[in-house]
Formats: sequence, C-alpha cells, structure tokens
Amino acid sequence: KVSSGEYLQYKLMASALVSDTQDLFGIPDRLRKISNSTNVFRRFTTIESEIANVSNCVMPPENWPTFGKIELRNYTMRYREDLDPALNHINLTINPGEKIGIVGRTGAGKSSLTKALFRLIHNTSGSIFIDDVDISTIDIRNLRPRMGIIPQESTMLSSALRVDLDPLNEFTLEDMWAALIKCNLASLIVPKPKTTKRASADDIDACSDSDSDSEDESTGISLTEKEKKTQWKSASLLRRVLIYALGDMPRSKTESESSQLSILDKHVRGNSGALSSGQQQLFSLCRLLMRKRKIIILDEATADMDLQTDHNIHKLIHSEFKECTVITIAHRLETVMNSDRIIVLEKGKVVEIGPPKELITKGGYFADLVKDNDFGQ
Ligand SMILES: Nc1ncnc2c1ncn2[C@@H]1O[C@H](COP(=O)(O)OP(=O)(O)OP(=O)(O)O)[C@@H](O)[C@H]1O
Repeated sequence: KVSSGEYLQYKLMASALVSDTQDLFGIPDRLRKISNSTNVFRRFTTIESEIANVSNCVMPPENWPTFGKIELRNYTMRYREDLDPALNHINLTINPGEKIGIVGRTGAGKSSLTKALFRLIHNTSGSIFIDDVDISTIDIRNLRPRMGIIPQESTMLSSALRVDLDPLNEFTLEDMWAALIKCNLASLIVPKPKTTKRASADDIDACSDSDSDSEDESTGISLTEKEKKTQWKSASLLRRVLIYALGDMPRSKTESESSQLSILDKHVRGNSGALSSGQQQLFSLCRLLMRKRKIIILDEATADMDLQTDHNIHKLIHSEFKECTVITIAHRLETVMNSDRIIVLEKGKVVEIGPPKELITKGGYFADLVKDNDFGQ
C-alpha cells in the first residue's frame, strides 16, 4: 500500500529520471554542435591575412579611379596548381564609361573575372591595370572600396536599416532617403499610416519617377483636408514620405529629422518576415547609388528579380551611372542587350567581343547563345 505522499515522491523522481535520461541523449548532438563551432572558429583564426607587404604598396591618388579604364594584360589565374586556368591569357581593354556585358556558359570564367578585379584571387601571370595603375601594387584596403559591386548574393546586416545602408556614418538622411526612393524601396520600409489614408506607399514610390514638386493628381493622392492637400502639393518628396509615414506633416526640422531617423532605425523585414534575395539586392543597389564609384560591377545582380524589375533597375543604373564604367555579368539575355559591347568568355578565354547587334548579325558564340537562349542555364 502506497500513501499519496509516497506516490507523489515516486512520480517526481521518475520524471526527474526521464528528464535526465533525455538530457543524456542530447549530449552527442550538443557535442557535435560545439565541435562544429570550434572548427569554424579555428578556421577563422588560422586564415592567412590578406594584408601583407603593405610597406611596398603604392598609394593610389585620392580620387582614383578617375576615368574607369580597365586593362587586362595577358592575365592568367588558376584556383589550384593542378587545375586548368579559370582565366587564360586574357588581353582586354574596357574604356572609361563603357557599359560592358559579360556572358558565357556555366564555368566560362565570368565570376572569376570579378574576383580578379577585386583581387579576391591571385594571378598566375599577367596584370590588371585600372586607370594605368597596376592593381597588384595597391593595398587591398585601398583597392576594394574604390569600386562598387552588387554581388550574386547580397548581404543584409541584422541591424537597423541605417547601419546597414551607412555603417561608417558617411551620408546624410537625404542621401539615404533619395537612394531608397529611387530603388522603389520606400513602400517596404515606411510603416503603414495609423490614421486616415493619405497616400499609398506606391504613390510615394511613383514620385521617384517624376518631378515630385509639380506632381499631384497623377499620384492618386486623396487627402482628406484642403489644407493638408496644399501642404502635400508643396512638399518635397522626402516630406511626402513622412506625411505618409506619420499621417501628418512634421512641424519642425528637428521633428522631421527624428522621424526620418526613427524609420531608418528599424530592422526591415519583407511581407513574409524576411527579405527576398531580390529585395536584398535592391538594398545593395541603394548602397551603390549613395557611394557613386567610377567602376561598377553587377554580378548577376538582377538574377532574382522579375523581368520588369530587372529592366527598371538597369534603366536606373544607366541613368545614374552614365559616366561610370559598368560591367554586367548576366545569364539573362535581355539584361545585357543594351550594353555598348559584349564580351563572350569560353573556358577562361575571351572568344568574342563587340556590340551585341553586330555579334548577332555576324554569327558566332554570342549569336549561338542567343539562339539557344541558353546563357548558362
Ligand atoms: N573556388 C574555386 N575553386 C576551384 N575552382 C573553381 C573555384 N571557383 C570556380 N572554379 C572553376 O573556375 C572555372 C570558372 O568558374 P566561374 O565561377 O568563374 O565561372 P562562371 O562563368 O562565373 O560560371 P557560372 O555561370 O556558373 O556562375 C570553372 O571551371 C570553375 O569550376
């Protein structure tokens, strides 16, 4: 016969035993995780520093690159001694301000070319000159920030949008908002108005395509009060964003700035709670618009966007970076058809180069790619 007190004691002991046993089963899993983390940590601490021989480096002029001319002189690189060259004796000159499309089938060497420009890989022989400076003579800390890139996989920091856009605190609020609006990202970051609907987020984005100060009916704005309508009409694009976000016009400059800041201080998430890769690439474009480098590289930058967004982004890039050298690596045919010249790579070699229409008419590698509509698929 067991008393209720004894029964309770047994029950507690039994559940403690079960829970301890369960913990015991979890130990191998936890050990595995610790071991993985230790390996990653060890790998990071033993990575060889890229910054070597800084004392022998040449300091490029402050505004370098000024023109954006790129020359590859007999450039060869391989990932490992026992592998074929990924870029093989490449001789190539890209002129200042040229819009270049790089195409080729999978494994042709397109991304390796980007890596070579940023010195993420080392040459086996030959050199790359940017505005007549041999890039192998420059400290990478002076080389990499001088060019702009939207890589295949964009990265968003897990922090406030402001930090993500401007980690070094170099830009004004106006710079950030102007870039966000140009990239049609306002609707993603501006919170929904708490009060009466005054304008849709799309209206704000639509403003970026036109002269904001003269626009009214075309944006479809439906203000409730006459006075507010007048305010809206005379407001700058930036203030319209705030009217939308706050449901009211900020009264003072300080109030306006703190409202703009508070929106940018939030962590941005898409509708599903996370940003799509296409949206992340739009944020990369924002960073690029703020920084304005003379050489821009788009490595499959619009691959995750629909065709219409891809088209709009390239229109924006062509107008915003008119004076810059823009190199676009793309699998998608339409993306590079407006380039000044196309460079076709095949097994690490330049096999064809010229304006897209000429290459199609001539027949050859590019024409074949167009015919296959393959572009590495
Ligand atoms: N990290 C690496 N280690 C070894 N070989 C590599 C590495 N990265 C690329 N390669 C090889 O170098 C060659 C060129 O690759 P690269 O990525 O430049 O081609 P790609 O034209 O960009 O291809 P894709 O269209 O698939 O992106 C390929 O043969 C590839 O297998």
